[in-house]
Amino acid sequence: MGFSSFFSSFSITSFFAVFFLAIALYSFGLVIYRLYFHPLARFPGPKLAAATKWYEFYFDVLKGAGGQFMFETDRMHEQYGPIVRVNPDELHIKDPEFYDTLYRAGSAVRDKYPPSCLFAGTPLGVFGTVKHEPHRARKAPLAAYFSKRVYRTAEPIFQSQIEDFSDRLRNRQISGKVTDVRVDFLSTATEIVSRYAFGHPIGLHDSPHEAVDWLLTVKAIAAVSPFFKQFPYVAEWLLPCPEWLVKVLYPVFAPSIRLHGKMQREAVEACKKVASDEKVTIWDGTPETRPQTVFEAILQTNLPLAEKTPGRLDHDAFTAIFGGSDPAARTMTNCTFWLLTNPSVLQRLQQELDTATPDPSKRLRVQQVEELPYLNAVVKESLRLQAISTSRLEVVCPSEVLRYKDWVIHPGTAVGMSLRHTLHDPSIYPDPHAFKPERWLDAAGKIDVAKDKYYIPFHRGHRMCLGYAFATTMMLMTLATVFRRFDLELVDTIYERDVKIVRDCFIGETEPDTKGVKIRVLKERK
Ligand code: HEM
Repeated sequence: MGFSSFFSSFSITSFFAVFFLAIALYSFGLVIYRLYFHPLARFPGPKLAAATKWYEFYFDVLKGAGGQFMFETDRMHEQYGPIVRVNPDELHIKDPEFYDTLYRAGSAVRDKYPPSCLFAGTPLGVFGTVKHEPHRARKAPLAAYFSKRVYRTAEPIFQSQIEDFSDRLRNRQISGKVTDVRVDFLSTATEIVSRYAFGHPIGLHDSPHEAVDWLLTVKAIAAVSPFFKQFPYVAEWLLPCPEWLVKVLYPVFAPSIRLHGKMQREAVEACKKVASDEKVTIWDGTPETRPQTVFEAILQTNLPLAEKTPGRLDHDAFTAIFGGSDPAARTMTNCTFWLLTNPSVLQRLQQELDTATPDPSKRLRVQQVEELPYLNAVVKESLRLQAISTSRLEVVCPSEVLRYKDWVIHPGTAVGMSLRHTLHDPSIYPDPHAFKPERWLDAAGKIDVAKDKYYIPFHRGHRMCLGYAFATTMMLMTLATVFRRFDLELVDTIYERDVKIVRDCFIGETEPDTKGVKIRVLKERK
């Protein structure tokens, strides 16, 4: 039989039969490999999770409103112990004592596990960089730009935006209007980050409509995260598409495209401005010569030109505006809920604020709020209790062998840990789901720094949040001003619906039908 007659005798049905048989054989072989011959085969965990990633897909994308795999990993730990193989390629460890080993800083080399950072569609930015060395090079100028020494020079930005927020609360007291306080905290945090990092307002304070729209954008970006974690490269493919096409293909992703477009335009302008300067000075990291924008902070480095394209700058700007505003806004929103549902804590906080600032109309200084122990304890406790980053924060040690108890973890294995397992561990924080700021104080009523060993809401190691000090200052100043100046009341807010984290969207999210944390301003305090 000739070659062509062999193929002509092959019907289309037989072709598909062979094709599907090949796929079935390949899948069968892959499952056998993963269960019996894979380097992780001897680790405990459900066989189905070890056999296929569709197990995780089911929990994170199909079950309920999505983002449910975090609860399944909790169940796995209950059944199998502190180390579990949660999917074919990944281990998860629940043991606060191992945190500093896995996320060791200094000379330790840690890559990121690609799905845990590429889902955001920002592979050229600090957050999305997989490999250790380029990550360090990219992080250095941003870490300097967001360091306390440098942003202290921008104290008036913090003060003026908080003053705007305060004026809005004053107007609400007159009108009696009930509002979702997350919108206010989000627009305040976004305005502060935008004015500091981009050198201009973003316009949310002047337009209530835009502020609500921004909250919807933030929620939409979070909602698509579980899907993109399963298919991390799809975000990257979709980003260059025009917004109208994405609206047709995957409408929930359209707000991300719009935000990237905005950041790209900002980046192009910054590149033009820096290019038009006759002599570009390299920033020496001192506060006195602080670059006006985060773009300039990157452009005025010795990084190669390929690191200074608008496309690359957009990826860091996207993280700064999104990551810099929403987690802080959520923390302040939830803190408001906990304060208003714990009157004795609120009373102690207001006593401290009244003593420190007898005249409530005076603007607070950064140094002043940093020195108030109970206020600092309230913010720490809010960050601990909400443990907002629900991601498994997976890293890969490319060349180091890790040892956990009797287990040897070979180089190249993805290993993750979850912040909440430490922040809610009852042996470290007794009664871990109660709001108790006192737990951060020593016998003299000062912040007890010895208790920072397990304080990890901003993560640890090479990948620790670079905006942790900036965010803490922003929260201290905003909350101190609000609770010094106003008496607030909660309205129609239910913990289970409006505060409790029930979905892992990288950041923990509430029920999709949340009505927000709603408040009424009762009176101005004297
Ligand atoms: C309450 C507020 C905040 C919380 C709880 C928070 C938490 C975190 C956590 C847990 C990470 C680690 C993520 C990972 O490794 O996958 C992270 C990373 C990051 N955060 Fe924040 N963050 C906050 C505010 C901010 C602010 C204000 C900025 C900047 C304006 C910022 C910028 C970043 C960046 C750029 C990264 C990536 C760092 C890296 O990969 O090396 N964050 N943040």
